[in-house]
Amino acid sequence: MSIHIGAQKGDVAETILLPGDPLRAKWIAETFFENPVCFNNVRGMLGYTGMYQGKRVSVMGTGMGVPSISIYAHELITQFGVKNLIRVGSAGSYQEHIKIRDVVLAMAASSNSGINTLRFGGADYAPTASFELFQKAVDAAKNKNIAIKAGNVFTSDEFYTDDFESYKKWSKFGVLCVEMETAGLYTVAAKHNVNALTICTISDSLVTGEKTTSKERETTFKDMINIALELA
Ligand SMILES: Nc1nc(Cl)c2ncn([C@@H]3O[C@H](CO)[C@@H](O)[C@H]3O)c2n1
Repeated sequence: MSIHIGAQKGDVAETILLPGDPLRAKWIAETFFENPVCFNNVRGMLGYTGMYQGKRVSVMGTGMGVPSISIYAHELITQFGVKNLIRVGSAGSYQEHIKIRDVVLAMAASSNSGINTLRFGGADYAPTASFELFQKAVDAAKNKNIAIKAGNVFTSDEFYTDDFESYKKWSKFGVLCVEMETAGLYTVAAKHNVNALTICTISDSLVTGEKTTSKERETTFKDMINIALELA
């Protein structure tokens, strides 16, 4: 039992999928796992462990933002022995060629979060994906004939920004999309020498203003989950 996860050591698999929304974790467990068992409902942050094609795997919500995912990642790694943390989430496109429903692998994460600025005394730390998980994800996507894109993503501390045009600077420097967790996840994983990867599905575009419906989010989400589960 940790402060925020009401489970026993051994209840969580070495590989865990991490959607932001706990109800998405429930949907993944019920849709893809054999014999899913719920190991956490503290604060409603549902977590499940089950079998997928003979492999033991877990899934748990993280909430939104760097502070929330950092708490869960820290406890999953240090108190439940998780070695592979795979964020599966939605993101907003910053590029014309990054379309709604595209699947994007985060090679690295830029951020406006102050956590690493404080931690590294103003020097720029570069939160980076696990090469092992990244390579496996690229291979899995190829084997499944799922198109993917990969690059730098932006982890923002805000969803409702005062300066809507601010994304254009990040876009000019090649950032593919915006979300709110990856920089935190990659930093905590690196601190504890374990593997992390973010796989995003583009749910909206700041370039075109397009948004997917919640139904579209659910169906397009499957490609991302099918790739993530191959990493177990
Ligand atoms: N800032 C921000 N902006 C856009 Cl356009 C987003 N599209 C999806 N997300 C993700 O979805 C949640 C916000 O709806 C966050 O967890 C974030 O990671 C986004 N977060």
